[in-house]
Parts: sequence; C-alpha cells; structure tokens
Amino acid sequence: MTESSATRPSTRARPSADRPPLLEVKGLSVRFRMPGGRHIAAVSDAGFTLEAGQCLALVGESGCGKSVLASALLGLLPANAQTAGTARTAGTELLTADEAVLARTVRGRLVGLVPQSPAAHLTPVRTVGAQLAETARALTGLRGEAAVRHAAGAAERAAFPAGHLDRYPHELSGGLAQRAATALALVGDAPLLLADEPTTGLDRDLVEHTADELRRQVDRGRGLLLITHDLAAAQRTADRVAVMYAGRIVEIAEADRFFGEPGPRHPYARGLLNALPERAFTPIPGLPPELGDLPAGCAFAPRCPRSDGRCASQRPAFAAGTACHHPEEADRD
Ligand SMILES: Nc1ncnc2c1ncn2[C@@H]1O[C@H](COP(=O)(O)OP(=O)(O)OP(=O)(O)O)[C@@H](O)[C@H]1O
Repeated sequence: MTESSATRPSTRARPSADRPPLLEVKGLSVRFRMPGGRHIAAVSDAGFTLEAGQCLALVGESGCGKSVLASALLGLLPANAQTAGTARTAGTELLTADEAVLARTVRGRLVGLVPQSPAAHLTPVRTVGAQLAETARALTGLRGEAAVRHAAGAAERAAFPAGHLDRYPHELSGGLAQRAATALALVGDAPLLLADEPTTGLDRDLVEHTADELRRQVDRGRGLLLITHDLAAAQRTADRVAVMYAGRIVEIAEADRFFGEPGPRHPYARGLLNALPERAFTPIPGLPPELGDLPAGCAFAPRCPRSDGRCASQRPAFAAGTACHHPEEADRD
C-alpha cells in the first residue's frame, strides 16, 4: 500500500437528509462482568452512522473491541455482557431486540455476516449449493427449484462460479471459500453487511480480491461495516474509517483524507499508519491498557508523543471527528 495507490476515489453515496442512515449507533457501550465484581469495558460510548452504498472500516489493534462491537450489533454477546446505548437499522433496535426478532428479522435478513474464517463458517459435509439453498429456504421461505435459483443468484452476486456449487468446502481454494461465505451473507438480500476480519490469514492477492468483491457489494447499494486490523484492506474498500483504541472510537474520517492528505488527526491513528512497512515502519511504543483497568484520562496518553497533564487526567470528548486534546490540525491541507 502506498499513500497514492489504492485509496478509493470520492465517488460515494452521500447521506440524505430525508432518510435515516442505514445503521445508526449512538453511545454504544459493552461491559463484561467478571468474577470478583470486576468489569471489562470492551466498548465505551461508540457512535457512528453508515449509509447505503457506503463502507465504514472499523480499524484498531487486536483487543481494542472491534469484534465485541460487531457481536453487539448481531445480538451475539455472551451472557456476562451488559450493553448500553442504541444501534438502529431499518427501524429495528438491535441492542434490545429479543432473540426471536434477531433470529427471524435481523441475522441474514437485515444484516448479513461475512465471517472471519469461511472454512469454519461453512458446513464441511454439505456442498456449497446445498448450504446456499438451505439458507435461502430458511431466510426467504422459497421452496424447491425457486430456492435453488435464489441460491444460485446469491452465488453469482458473490462471483462464486456456478460450476462449483456441487463442491464441498474442502474442495475449494481459499478465495472460493471466501466467495462462498460472502454468497451465504447475500442470500437474504440484507441491506447491511458486516464483515469481521474477512481478510485474516489470506495472502496479499486474496486480500485484494476479497476487498474488491466486498466493495462491489457496496457499489451495488449495500452498506458495509468492515472490521479489520488490515489497513491496506480498509484503504482499498472503505469510504470512511473509524479508529478504535481501548474500546473507544478516537477518530472518524473520510478514507481519502485519512490515508492521503492531510492524514489522521488523532496521534494513535497517525501512529497506526506510521507503523506500516510501506510508511515509516515505526511501531507505537508501549502497549494498550488493560480494559479492566482504564486510566481516568485519555487511554492513549501513556504512549502519546503529544500528551500533557490534561491528557492524563481528563478524558477528551469526541468532537470534530476525533477524541483528542491535541489533535493534528485539520487545516493543514
Ligand atoms: N466474554 C468475554 N468476557 C470478558 N472479556 C471479553 C469477552 N469477550 C471479549 N472480551 C474482551 O474484550 C476485549 C475486546 O475484544 P475484541 O475481540 O472485540 O477485540 P478486537 O479488537 O476484535 O481484537 P481481535 O482483532 O484480536 O479480535 C478484549 O480485551 C477481550 O479480552
């Protein structure tokens, strides 16, 4: 990845004032209750919107809360989780929906999940075609040939070759397994796709291929929340980037401004980019804090080259796209 290469051009669907966003998340917090009365603040006060025809990449180091946030949206949190805030799509409040609503109207129908590990997601003993048709029957109510045709349509939209529908998952290459998993996510025609680390473990060619295929779904009008620590994949796919650190979103920016000029405003986001081999290849010193023992002020302060006493004692509010007392100036361009 270079600064000038794969950033998406600014030909994006713009939000409309007339309709609500496809996904609107406000004040989302997830805490895990632990033995001994301890708590882990995995996600704190996260907020963002996502429009149809747009991709928002949620990026950050391992353990910063990305997957927990995704699980909250799908109602897949474990029993020791407590949530606060709202997350709304198509008039449905995801955080308080009961399991029946999530199973009948949300998963697969409103939100299609593109999984991290297609091999683990696909049933090993059934052909791809059989799995797609079964999912079509469950999500659409179609039967017989109609379900098979619907399944074939989803496969086609995911660029999965019709001639391979009779294959078992172990007979597929990594790329085709990823397309099969994407096809499963598309069977219910969900307007919102949630891809959780879809490129983990793939070689670079396959990363680019997967990113481009996800982007095609966005260009066809779906919204995509792409959860990834792969900044190259984010650059290739996203219209906007949200950066998470220690459970908080610390910056949201247009992808072309984030990856190009003027660059990120939050020092952590800047550090993430500078750590890339294609850039300065300079790691951020230190480690993220324990989510069960977060500091009073900015969680990044102990690692931050711009921090001062205020950062250590006062948590910065999220304003003008970033949560930082000393952001890079926005008007450098
Ligand atoms: N059931 C649970 N109980 C307690 N803590 C949990 C539970 N599930 C996740 N966590 C904690 O929540 C934090 C955020 O985890 P999460 O998996 O969302 O991070 P991530 O950013 O997606 O990282 P990765 O890319 O490695 O998956 C981690 O510290 C994790 O240990």
